[in-house]
Amino acid sequence: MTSAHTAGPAPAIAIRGLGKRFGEKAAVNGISLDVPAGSFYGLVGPNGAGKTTALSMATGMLRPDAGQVWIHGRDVWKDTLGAKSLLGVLADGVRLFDRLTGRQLVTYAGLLRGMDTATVQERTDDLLRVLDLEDAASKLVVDYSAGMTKKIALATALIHSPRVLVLDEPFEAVDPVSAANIRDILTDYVGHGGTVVVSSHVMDLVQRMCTHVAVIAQGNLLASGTVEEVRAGSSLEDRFVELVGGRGTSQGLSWLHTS
Ligand SMILES: Nc1ncnc2c1ncn2[C@@H]1O[C@H](COP(=O)(O)OP(=O)(O)OP(=O)(O)O)[C@@H](O)[C@H]1O
Repeated sequence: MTSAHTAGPAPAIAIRGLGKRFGEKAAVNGISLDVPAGSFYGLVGPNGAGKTTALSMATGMLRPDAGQVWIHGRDVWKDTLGAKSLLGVLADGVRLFDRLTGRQLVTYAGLLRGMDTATVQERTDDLLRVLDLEDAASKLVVDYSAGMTKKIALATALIHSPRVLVLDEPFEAVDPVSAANIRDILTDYVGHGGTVVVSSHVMDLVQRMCTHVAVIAQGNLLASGTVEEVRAGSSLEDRFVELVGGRGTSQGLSWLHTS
């Protein structure tokens, strides 16, 4: 590994100088970040901040213009298979094989990871149960609701018991009971040595659930560290608004007043 880490255990994810432009737009502007092994890391930022772009590059789905990423010391773009073998990814907006049933999709994900059929079957049953998808197991994924689709995609990220989970907005569109179940699964996973990165817009959730947080806006890293360090005595939401700005722009829509 040629990142800044030469001593001690490698971070679960090490990001150095990561950058991506889309035409004139710098979506991610030279971000460097360490995600410690065993941490529950929240990634927050306004719409269009570059979260999805950064996570896509960190997980080997989008080639960066600049920078490097290592997963437990394996270079994502030089040892892509090695790095990806350690990862479970819930990507935002990526098409699933939605002409499969939920059960088929999760089974397919497990078999693709080289797991034996009996283990895949056992884990698929477990995942369908805890994610409350048993009744929908034989339905085509194309006919799933948004929340059900999110949950079945999460199941495909978990089936091979990866060392690192990268989840882009895992709670979006998910009902409160399922969200609580997913939180329990992830907390238990971290408690037993896994590392989780989640992007989320729900500050309260990140504050309660995560050990660490990074705030990005306009492709730049504004703050990172433990949740306590970043919120610095405020709520994470207040600190986010302070860092990112943008409050008050909704004033001036007097035409929206109906009385
Ligand atoms: N394929 C693309 N082509 C052109 N521009 C893109 C592309 N993907 C992202 N962008 C732009 O890059 C910027 C960052 O987008 P990104 O999706 O990474 O933000 P985000 O933080 O995930 O936003 P959100 O919270 O709304 O999901 C935005 O300005 C977006 O319009």
